[in-house]
Order: sequence, then C-alpha cells, then structure tokens
Amino acid sequence: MSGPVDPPRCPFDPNSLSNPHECIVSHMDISWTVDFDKFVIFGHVDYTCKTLADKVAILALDTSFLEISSCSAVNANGEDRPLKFKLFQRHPAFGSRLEVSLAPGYAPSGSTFIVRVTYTTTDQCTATQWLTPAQTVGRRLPYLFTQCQAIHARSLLPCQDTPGVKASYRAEVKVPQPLVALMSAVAENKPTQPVPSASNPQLTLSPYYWYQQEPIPSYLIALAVGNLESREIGPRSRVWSEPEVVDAAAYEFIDTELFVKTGEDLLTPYVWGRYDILVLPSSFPYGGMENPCLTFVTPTLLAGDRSLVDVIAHEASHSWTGNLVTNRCWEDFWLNEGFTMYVERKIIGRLHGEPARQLSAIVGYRHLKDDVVDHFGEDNLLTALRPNLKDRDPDDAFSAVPYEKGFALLYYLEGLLGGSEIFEGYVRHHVATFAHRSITTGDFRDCLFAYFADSKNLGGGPSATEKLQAVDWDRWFNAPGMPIAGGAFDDTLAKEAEELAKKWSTLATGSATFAPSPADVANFSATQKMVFLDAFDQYSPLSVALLDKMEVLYGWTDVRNAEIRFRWQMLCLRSNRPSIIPKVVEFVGEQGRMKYVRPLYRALNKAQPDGSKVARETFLQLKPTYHPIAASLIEKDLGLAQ
Ligand SMILES: CC/C=C\C/C=C\C[C@@H](O)/C=C/C=C/C=C\[C@@H](O)CCCC(=O)O
Ligand SMILES: [Zn+2]
Repeated sequence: MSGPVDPPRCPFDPNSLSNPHECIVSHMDISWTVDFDKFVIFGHVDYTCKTLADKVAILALDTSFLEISSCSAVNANGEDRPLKFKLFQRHPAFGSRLEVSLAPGYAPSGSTFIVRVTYTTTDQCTATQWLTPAQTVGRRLPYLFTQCQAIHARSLLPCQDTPGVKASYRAEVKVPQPLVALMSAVAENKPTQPVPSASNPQLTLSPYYWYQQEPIPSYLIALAVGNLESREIGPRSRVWSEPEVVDAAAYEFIDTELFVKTGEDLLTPYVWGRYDILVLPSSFPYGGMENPCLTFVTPTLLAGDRSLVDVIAHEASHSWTGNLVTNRCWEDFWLNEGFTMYVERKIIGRLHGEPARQLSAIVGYRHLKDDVVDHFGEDNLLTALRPNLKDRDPDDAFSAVPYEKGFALLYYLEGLLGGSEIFEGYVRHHVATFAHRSITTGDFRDCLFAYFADSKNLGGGPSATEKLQAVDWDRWFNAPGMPIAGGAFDDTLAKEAEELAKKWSTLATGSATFAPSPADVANFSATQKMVFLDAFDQYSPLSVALLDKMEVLYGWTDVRNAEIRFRWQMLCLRSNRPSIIPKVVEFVGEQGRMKYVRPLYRALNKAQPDGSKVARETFLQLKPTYHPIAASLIEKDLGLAQ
C-alpha cells in the first residue's frame, strides 16, 4: 500500500481513479469462484487493453477493499509473466487506485495486450450482499447478489469504474451445488463439468458461463447466486426468483414483452437478446436495477394485482437510455434517468393513454418536491440537474432530481418544440445517434440543436432554433431547486383524488359537511390512491382522530401495495399517530428498499414523543440485514455516521 491519499483521477470522471484516457479496457474475461464459507469471491480477470498514447507506463484500475494477489501479462499462448503493481492508499470515497506497471516499450500507442489481475473480495466490499439461509424466502440455502451502480463495481473486480468506458465481458463462475448463478449477460451453451471444491471437500462446484457481447459500463456488471428457478413470461423473457415466489412473480410481470416491444416501436431494435427479470430477496436496496439482459427488482413490486409494474417499463426503457446511451460520468446521471423517465412515460401513454402518462408525471413531480424542498433544501447544490460530484460519493447525491427534473426538462422541450409526437422523433434520433456511446450533457444539447435546426416553425412564432437559443440552459443544468418550468400536467385522472384530499382537510377545520365512506376510493386506481395520499402534503397535518377514521373507512394499513403502504405510514408519522409506529417498524424490517426505508427512518426519527429512540434502536437491530449501501446511508440519515 503506497502513494498519496489524493491519487490521480480520470480526466473526464471525478469519481474514478483509473486512466482510460491513456490505456482503455475493451473486454474482460472473468474467472470467479464464489465461496459461501468465507463470504468471498476469488479468481482473476483478464483485461484486453489498448494504449491511446505513446510511452504509457501503467494501467490504472479502480479497486475498493479488494486484496490483490498478483498482476501479470498474458501472451497469445495464454502464458503469463509477472508485472509489478502498486495499490494506493485508500481514498475514503473512491477506494484504492491499482497501478499495474507495463514493461518499458511494451505498449506503444495503439497496441493491444492482455493484463491479468488475481484477487479476492473481502467482507468490506460494498457491491456484494451475502445472505444467510434465514434471510432468504426458502430459509434453506444462502444467497449472494451484487449492486454496482454507481461506483461499487470496483469492490467486485478491479476495473475502469467509470460509465465513460464500455467493455464486453465473458465470465466463468463456479458456485456450490445446488446454487444457480445468473449474470447481466446471455448464458453460453457449454458442457458444464462439476468440479470438487479445493477448500471444502463436502462441496461440488458447478460452473456457469456468460457472455455480454455488447460493450457495457462497469456499473452494469451483475451477479446473483442462490436457489433460483424460472418461468417463461415472453418470447425473450423469463422471470427468476426463489421457487417460493416464482409463480407470483410470473403473474405480476406477465406484460413484460409489451414494454420491451413498445420500447422498440418508439426507439430502435432491442440489441440485448434476452430481457429476463430476477426478483431478489427483500433487502435489495432499489426498486429495480437495469442490469442488461437481466433486470434486478425488489420483491416489493409483487403487489398481487400488477399495480406496480411501471418499474418494469422503467427498467426496460433503460435498455436504450442508460445501457445503450450512457452518461459519461455520474454528474450527467440525468441523461440516464431523465430520458428513461421520459421513455417510461411514453410507454405508459401508448399502453394506457395520455391521461395515464400525465398522472404518472404528477406523481413524479410530487416526489421531486419531497426531495428538493423537504429533504435536500432548495438551495442545496446537489439538487442541480448537473451537480458537482468532485470528492463526493455519488450515493450521497442520489435523489429524485436526475429522474424528475430531467423528465421536467424533456417535457418542457417537448412542449416548446411542437409536442409529443415531434419530440418522440427527436428521442429516437438521440438514441440512434449515441447508441453504444457514453455522452455528456453538452453532447445532448448539441444533438438537440442540430436535430431541430431545419425545423423552421413548430406551432407558430419563432423558429425552433430561436426557441432553443432562448432556453436558460445554465439555470436548467446548474441552478439548485425545483425546475424553472413544468409541473403543469393534465389532471383528468388526478382531480378526483386531489378533491377528496381537500374534503378531508376541510373536515379538520370542522367546517365541512362531507361524510366520508369506503365508496370514496373504491374505484380509484392504485396511482390515484397515491395521488390522494400525496395531496395532504399541502395541508396541515390531519388529527390522529381523523386518521383513525380514515383507517376504518379506507383500510390503508394492511394494503399490500408498497407505494400506498409507504405513503400512509408517512402521513401518519407526520401527525405523530402512535398506532402506526409498530407498523413502520414492521415495514422497515421486512424489506430494505431505500425509497421506503430512508424516508420512513427519517420521519420516525422526527416523530414525537420518542420516535428518535425507536428509529435508532430499530436501525441498530436491523442493520445486519440491510444491504451495505442502504445501511451506510440510513446511518448518515439518522446522524449515526458522517
Ligand atoms: C444527481 C445525482 C448524482 C449522482 C447519482 C449517481 C448515481 C446514483 C447512484 O448512487 C446509484 C443509483 C442506483 C439506482 C438504481 C435504481 C434506481 O433507479 C431505483 C430508484 C428508486 C427505487 O425505485 O427504489
Ligand atoms: Zn432508472
């Protein structure tokens, strides 16, 4: 371990310590063994590299909490010869730069060569969560899954951990029988020969082979190992999960092909071959993760009535925006998520009509307001569409901003430039132009200007170019706070729910003649119920007596839809309704999706009289069950860590 604490950075990515501007990795051959006795993955990776300059002396890779055993150069016959390497002192957020010395004269500009790094993960690695059998649904076998976005891939394998670099990969993964290994790639049909484990004579290892032929950024490398079974749900789709939930998952996600097909109709052909879904154990920290060929999702989507499948529309949309056209660094994350929200809502519009697209945008705008106004604060520079992430862990900046402010910008441009159909053509052009590339916000803007340069007049008045020149781009990209335009959506489907909330709030003042009954919400869709619960944000907190009455009439507490359950619990916490506390403790104990657990812990922490004590005690007890990313962020939210 040597070198400065402030090591050299990638010139186009403040969150990477690698050197792809000098020496770029274009392919990785991964060879891993998964060891559930020691909770480590060990093996080696062969990197196919190309030098982009003369006299390049090193290949620099990102690592985080990895133990590096050796580095070597591999020749065409597969023989390797040792190379010197240096692991830098750890940077607190970005890990340890690994410098592999290339022999002098070894790599003149443009030459390609293979470097092998042999290593093992450790118990501090943040990309992996190892679950004991007791933490799985079946309670019989252990489970491992990875989550690499944003900068956790470096704790799974040494890599150029920047979305600005894309590489294909092949993998051989050995796992103990009878576990199954899945990756973000297409399975390779090879005869598999089980082998005895070198460290545990009782174990036999099964090898699994995967190939991702499309170059992808490191954050899309994914692995899951567990007792996994699948059901076919479409011509290119299977759903995978533990056997106990696989039929429920197949029921919930049966419409998956509709989303992928609509994405193709809107954009360009689907390039990834498979679109499979893996339903993870309940500690999975996100709603979904767009790992190519194999979307990872939380089991909180299993509402039993397909009411939360918009997340699949979202993850499928990433097949184009994010996975094919990728943000160059995490400061441009809105290009991934804003575009994906736009495409997701176009899919919703095509399948369920324009009012449904508008309703989804209304829910999203409210979510943005919660994060910008109530959580981060309107002056917080992290609420800029393009935040400065120098020396910042991207996880600390995560919010609804790149999603919903990004959507707001695109929706605003849609209105400015001739409406939904015309703008759809531009989004298709954006995807076709930038496919397989990693782009910046500047690339986006240049392409937009170029596409509309020929459109003289869209709907009267100034030309498209004049309209685009008048946009305050600097404010859109760099100013904190709510978007400078947007928020005005068609409320055909939201009105009734918002009016119902208003009636309840007038009950609070004692001036109303309104007599609520279960019939009020009987015909509401799940999304309308969300709008209803969200709408109370604009009114004073309801009394506990009124919430008790609402509970009796509408029965929110035991609802299975996690979005509704979450909103109801937040509403009750805001009013310090004591009977909700055990329900909140139960909910944060049965799943670890950050979208729910983080705001719930924060609200519990503020609840009177002793919410803060309950929040801290509950968290400390549940911490070992949470994903490392979730545990570390909740710890900061509760003021238990910096
Ligand atoms: C402006 C924000 C700047 C940087 C953030 C960069 C990366 C974010 C990173 O920390 C990880 C994000 C992972 C997201 C995965 C899935 C989400 O789409 C899930 C959304 C929430 C949910 O539905 O549970
Ligand atoms: Zn997304």
